[in-house]
Amino acid sequence: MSSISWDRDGLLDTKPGEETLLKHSGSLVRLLGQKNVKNLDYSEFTKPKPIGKGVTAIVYSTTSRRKYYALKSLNNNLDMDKRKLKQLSQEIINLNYVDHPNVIKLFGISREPKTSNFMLVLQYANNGSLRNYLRSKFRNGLYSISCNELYSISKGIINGLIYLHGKGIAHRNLHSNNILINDGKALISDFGIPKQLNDSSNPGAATMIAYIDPQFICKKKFDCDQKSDIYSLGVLFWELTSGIPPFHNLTMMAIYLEIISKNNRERIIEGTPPGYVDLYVKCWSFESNERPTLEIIIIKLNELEKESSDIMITNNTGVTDSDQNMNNHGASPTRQECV
Ligand SMILES: Nc1ncnc2c1ncn2[C@@H]1O[C@H](COP(=O)(O)OP(=O)(O)OP(=O)(O)O)[C@@H](O)[C@H]1O
Repeated sequence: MSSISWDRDGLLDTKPGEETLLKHSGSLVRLLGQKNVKNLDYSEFTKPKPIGKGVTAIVYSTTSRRKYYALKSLNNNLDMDKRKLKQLSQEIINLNYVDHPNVIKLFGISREPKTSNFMLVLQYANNGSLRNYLRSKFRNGLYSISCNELYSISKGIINGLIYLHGKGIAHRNLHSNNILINDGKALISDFGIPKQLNDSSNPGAATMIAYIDPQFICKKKFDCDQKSDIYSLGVLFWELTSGIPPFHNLTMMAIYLEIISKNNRERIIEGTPPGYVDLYVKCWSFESNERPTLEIIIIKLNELEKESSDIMITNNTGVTDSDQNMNNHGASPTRQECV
């Protein structure tokens, strides 16, 4: 993988107060060009339609030569000191280099001429984020998913992660808005683009803490690693059986108390095959060495697929359709002590 030698590649020096993405997007485009990231002509795309909003970006769908694309327009005001700029460049170079059916594809970058907005040109996922996809499965307050689909999405995420980990890339920020669904298949996206997880302007930020390795929250010098991805995976597996984000109606502080102070996890959804529960409970262990490897998880999933793929899992934790639409899911689920 091509890496950046900062002095040789020479990005502009930044002055305090001027450290925004907008100031640097020109030099970023030049640098990425030197690293074989394609610079695509914005006029080739049809009028973009907004489809999603995250902490750092607005995402649009567009077409070019009858093919769909997603344009991820990074916020011009993103704070970009030299360190963050280097991190962002390296992540885009990483994204350009990966190629796997369960990892989002980067086709290149572009800049909107009027606003100079810096954009990533990405594979378009026609079912949107996993979170929205699961939400669309609710009918009259009842969520249901077949084990066949449960295992298929789980295996898609695992296969993407095995590939990324094999390349030495830990995702570090896995949650249901960073898994996209295309034709029902899981695509891992958004690995490593710098985030402000504690950004209170993002309404979804509070629940994101529920996916983060508790070791990262408890230990000062702990950096999230591949084992941290396994923790997030456990939470995602639970979410696939419930249809709702973990601790969805609690504040960030209340989630912190549940997970860190009490070592609690979400309640198990009745009717989930015990082998699948066993798997995700091990994944979300506090101790990282108690979490299974991806290879073990895939073996277990293959076994489960043989014995229980025709079962349906349902969940009606008092969630109404209007709660779903507001992304605010009503009744508080009961919780179980983590063993
Ligand atoms: N390639 C894509 N195809 C279809 N929809 C997408 C795509 N990329 C992102 N989206 C939609 O846009 C939303 C926001 O995108 P994304 O998560 O990448 O932004 P972000 O600023 O990096 O967010 P966050 O920091 O909250 O993870 C996603 O949750 C999803 O609904």
